[in-house]
Amino acid sequence: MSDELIQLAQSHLQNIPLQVISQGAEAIVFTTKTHPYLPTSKDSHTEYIIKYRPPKKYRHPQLDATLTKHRTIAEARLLQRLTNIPEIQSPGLIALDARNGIIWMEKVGYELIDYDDKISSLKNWLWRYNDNQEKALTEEIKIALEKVGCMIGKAHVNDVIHGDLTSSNIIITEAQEACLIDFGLSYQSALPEDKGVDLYVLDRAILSTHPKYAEQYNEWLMAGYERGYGKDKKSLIKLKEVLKRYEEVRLRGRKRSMLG
Ligand SMILES: Nc1ncnc2c1ncn2[C@@H]1O[C@H](COP(=O)(O)OP(=O)(O)OP(=O)(O)O)[C@@H](O)[C@H]1O
Repeated sequence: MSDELIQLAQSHLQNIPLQVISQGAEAIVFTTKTHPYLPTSKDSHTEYIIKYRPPKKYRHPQLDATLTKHRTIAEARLLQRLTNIPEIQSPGLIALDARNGIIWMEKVGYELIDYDDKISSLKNWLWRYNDNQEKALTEEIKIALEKVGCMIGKAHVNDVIHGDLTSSNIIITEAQEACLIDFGLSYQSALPEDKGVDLYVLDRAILSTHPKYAEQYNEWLMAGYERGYGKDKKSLIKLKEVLKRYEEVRLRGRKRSMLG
């Protein structure tokens, strides 16, 4: 099945060498050294990401084509919008083929040489130290998590809801800055409830992926988040409203899990 989908992607991207790096429910993600418009120098190490949403056979073909096109455009539009908000790091949009569900973007992050050359997602970056409490709770980790939280705060100030805040969708760059990826479920909203739910998704993701240190990690993330909101009176009022909603969502979640 996946070979078939890779061939389909290749048919839309002829003569472009593709290497699969991930296959999720929604998309196949490739790396390539080829830029759609610029010449490729033989010794260039620059890589790009191609995210391909293949047709879903379980959907009506016409509906599927419309959904794929809309989701691809929505993600690309958001990536483009984020390039105008310097406080939120995200991959730059390079090219778009909405009809075929293809987005070409910058590759962010690096390979963790001390962790099987895996990509420097926050998940992998933190997991390197999972078995070593001393290393898992250093000042370096605290600073990085505060930066991540701060950037999410900036996204919310700009009414950008990520929609899938997991530690796999946050990349740590070589300069130890945070960068967000995967805007497939993202949308614009000024509602504190939507921001509260976004924070709750992150809280749960940290708890399930980094259970040993989740309490401390979430505390550092939230300290950064509050900083990201700014200190003026208006921002503090908005922040208070979001935090109130976040607490309410957490409480609802706790009640649900107690009721089974
Ligand atoms: N711009 C990027 N730079 C570096 N790596 C990326 C980039 N975009 C995606 N990836 C890699 O590909 C993986 C899958 O990408 P993404 O989350 O956007 O696709 P997805 O189909 O929504 O995935 P899933 O269904 O697993 O959430 C990411 O976890 C990351 O490892």
